[in-house]
Amino acid sequence: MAPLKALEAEYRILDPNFQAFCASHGIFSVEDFLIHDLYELAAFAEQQPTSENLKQGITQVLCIIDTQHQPWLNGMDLLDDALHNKHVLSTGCEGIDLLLGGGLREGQLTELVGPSSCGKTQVCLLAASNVATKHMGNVVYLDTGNSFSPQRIAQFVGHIAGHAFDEAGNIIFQRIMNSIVCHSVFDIFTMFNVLHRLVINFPSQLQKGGQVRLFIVDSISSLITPILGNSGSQGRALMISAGYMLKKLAHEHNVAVLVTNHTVGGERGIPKPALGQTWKSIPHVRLLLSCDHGNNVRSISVLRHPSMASGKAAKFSI
Ligand SMILES: Nc1ncnc2c1ncn2[C@@H]1O[C@H](COP(=O)(O)OP(=O)(O)OP(=O)(O)O)[C@@H](O)[C@H]1O
Repeated sequence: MAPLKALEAEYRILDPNFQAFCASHGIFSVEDFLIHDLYELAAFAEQQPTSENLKQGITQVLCIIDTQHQPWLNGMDLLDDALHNKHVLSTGCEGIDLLLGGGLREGQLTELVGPSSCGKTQVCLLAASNVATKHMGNVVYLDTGNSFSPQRIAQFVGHIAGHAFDEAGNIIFQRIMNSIVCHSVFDIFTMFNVLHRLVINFPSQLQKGGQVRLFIVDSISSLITPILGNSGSQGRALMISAGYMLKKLAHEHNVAVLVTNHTVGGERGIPKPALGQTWKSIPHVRLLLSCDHGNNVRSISVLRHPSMASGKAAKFSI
């Protein structure tokens, strides 16, 4: 949040006199207000010759703080929001949809965990194709490892539509393909940039040709693992910020967010999700994907879900 000095141009009442009064109490920014006893501050203001102006200044800063945080929502508001704004998007994969009670939920961050080559990218490409074809929604796809395949998307779209596209249908095919936007992103800072641009421009830019309904990061672990290294708390802080921004995007814009995460060897060689304990609590839904390389059958099970028992599993093939 801004230093008080930076707000003076917009809010005249936060003049140098007010700033000096705040500075004498160790308050230099809007953030500093949050950790101060404001009743005590108001009492000090009362004793000053310019008490009226100072009290107006305090009220002004509280108004600024009010506009920064989300409004409080009671249970009824949340239920209403869930029923009217947070729809379920089918992934195009029957097994996953059945397991999740319909598919990916808007407003939630869903994480797909699995070892290399188990099919995480295939599920992402299928979900993108299905949302663009069946739900007529836009999809933003962050590809971190050059694994996005437009040919595979085209194959899925043809399969979902149930037919090859003739000349007349070509316009529909082009609309579907155009509604999936892929960004190559190789570091977390570029992802922050994309998210920032998306959130800032959301209402005008992204709803023009249909709302963005699905946001995919394949894979989140390859963006986060390099910053964890030995950098300790700084890397973890960036990881938390990434999770926070993805969840903010999901909640405030009613988008389903799907990220992938690889596995690493855990105790007794049993694979476990990478990114560790700090990340564990960030996704709303965690799914573990595995595959038997002898055939095309994949298994998926629930590791974490807000309204479902862990361990529930299904099998599917793509
Ligand atoms: N065009 C295709 N048609 C059918 N199956 C495919 C096709 N392309 C890839 N696959 C299957 O998908 C598997 C690779 O899956 P995918 O790339 O989704 O794995 P991943 O879990 O994302 O792996 P990584 O973590 O290494 O990126 C291949 O082993 C192959 O069986």
